[in-house]
Amino acid sequence: MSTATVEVVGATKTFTTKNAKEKDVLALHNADLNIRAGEFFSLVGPSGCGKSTLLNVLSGLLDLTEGQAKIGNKEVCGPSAATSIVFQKATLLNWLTIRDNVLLPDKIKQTLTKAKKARADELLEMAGLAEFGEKYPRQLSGGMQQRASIVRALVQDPQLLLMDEPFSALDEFTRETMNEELLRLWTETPKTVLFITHNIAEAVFLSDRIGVMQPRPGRLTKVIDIDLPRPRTYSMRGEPRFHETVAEIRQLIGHTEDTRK
Ligand SMILES: Nc1ncnc2c1ncn2[C@@H]1O[C@H](COP(=O)(O)OP(=O)(O)OP(=O)(O)O)[C@@H](O)[C@H]1O
Repeated sequence: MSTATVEVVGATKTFTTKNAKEKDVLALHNADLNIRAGEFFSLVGPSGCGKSTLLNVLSGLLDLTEGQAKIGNKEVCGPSAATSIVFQKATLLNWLTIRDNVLLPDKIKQTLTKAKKARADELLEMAGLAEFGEKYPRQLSGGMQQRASIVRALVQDPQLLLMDEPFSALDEFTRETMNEELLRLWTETPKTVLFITHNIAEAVFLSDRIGVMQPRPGRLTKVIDIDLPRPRTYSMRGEPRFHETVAEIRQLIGHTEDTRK
């Protein structure tokens, strides 16, 4: 089991442009974020409020202009084994089988062991892909490909799993199935998760807490506790409490959008 806290303090990120006619972009300004070890935390907010920027800072792909980001007690200062990312697209290599795709990060890092191979097979099984290990990505549906990319991330046993709109390219039905499957995998392989989505119902269904962000400049304005029992089940989506929470968050995002006008 591998989990870690996340602590972001006073995060400011300015994207500077070389073109004198364009203004620099203040993507994040004085943003704070605290995630507990093992927590499922989602970020929601209008387009351009800095969600992906914050996630990319935690992945070590982007440096902060000011402020500090820590995973566990270590400051983030570049990509590390502490984090794995799942993007909107499955990013599998077409010429490798699903199993080889899942094992690729270890092959590249020369860290492939018998134990890692066994773990990959175990996770493929948990994700319902045991029979598809020798197939190629094109032979799998979009949802199955995305499950394979989640398995690839989990094989690395990261302390923090970063997910940037992982299900937004899927149809509604597949997306809801994937939500349940992700929660099942998360329960069986506990991880701290930072999940970005534009779908508020998805965030409410999955999360322990949700951070609402506001744009121009991007920062967290509110953190909401999701008071729904676990395990979460499909029928909870029909409960009044579920709808009330979705409406509360939608209103908060609406407010942040109104304040820009
Ligand atoms: N590499 C970059 N260079 C310049 N500006 C950037 C760069 N990356 C992001 N930005 C700007 O920073 C701001 C925040 O972008 P970011 O992608 O983090 O927002 P977001 O909340 O994830 O948006 P979305 O929900 O649309 O994905 C936006 O104004 C965006 O245009």
